[in-house]
Amino acid sequence: MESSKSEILFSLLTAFLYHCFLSITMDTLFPINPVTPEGFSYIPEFLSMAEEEKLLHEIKEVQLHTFQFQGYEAKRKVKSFGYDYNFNQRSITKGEPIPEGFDFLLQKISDKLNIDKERFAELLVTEYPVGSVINWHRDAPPFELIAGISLSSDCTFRLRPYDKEKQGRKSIISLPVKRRSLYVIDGASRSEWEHSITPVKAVRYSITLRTLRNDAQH
Ligand SMILES: O=C(O)CCC(=O)C(=O)O
Ligand SMILES: [Fe+2]
Repeated sequence: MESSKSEILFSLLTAFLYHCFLSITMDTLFPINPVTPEGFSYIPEFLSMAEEEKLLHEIKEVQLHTFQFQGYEAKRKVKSFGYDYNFNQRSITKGEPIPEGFDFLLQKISDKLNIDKERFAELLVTEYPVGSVINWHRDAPPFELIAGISLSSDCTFRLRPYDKEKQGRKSIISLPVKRRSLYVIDGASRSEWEHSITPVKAVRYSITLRTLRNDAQH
């Protein structure tokens, strides 16, 4: 009798300690919900594998060119459809229409975000060769909401306050952004934060959709 009582006590204690161990390691090793700025959202597995395939197939048809900014050539390659922002002239111009093959994606994202699909004024395709990055930036002022799709490989997406006085190593939020996911940058994460991507380990493609601000000149 005595021994079964102590056995019960012992198993209760073991279960309790195991529970403590799990909650500590889960909290520290696997942050399930990293705190992100207001307006930022992340949806893993937004696309099926078949949809990812379809988009990669569509991207093969796109003529990409290296991104140039004020005489500096980045390693990543891009192609913009719809309204494009010219960094040198600091204005937007209407370019080629968004190819129909991307239509299902625009529909799927606008359904998810509950916005009219016609509001997506730009679709940008980007290819990141191994080791390439996108440096800290805020997207061009005429654009409002940004929706980002990741294809082919995962990346580390970072956010930090735009205000230099609020910046520091501790203010950087690093998020694992997986292939086939969707992220949305709106609200404060759009206006008060900037973002970047660390060197990619395998070739990555992204599709960035942007809406125009109501007061944008076009
Ligand atoms: O590749 C991405 O997901 C980010 C692209 C981006 O930030 C941009 O083009 O402004
Ligand atoms: Fe961006």
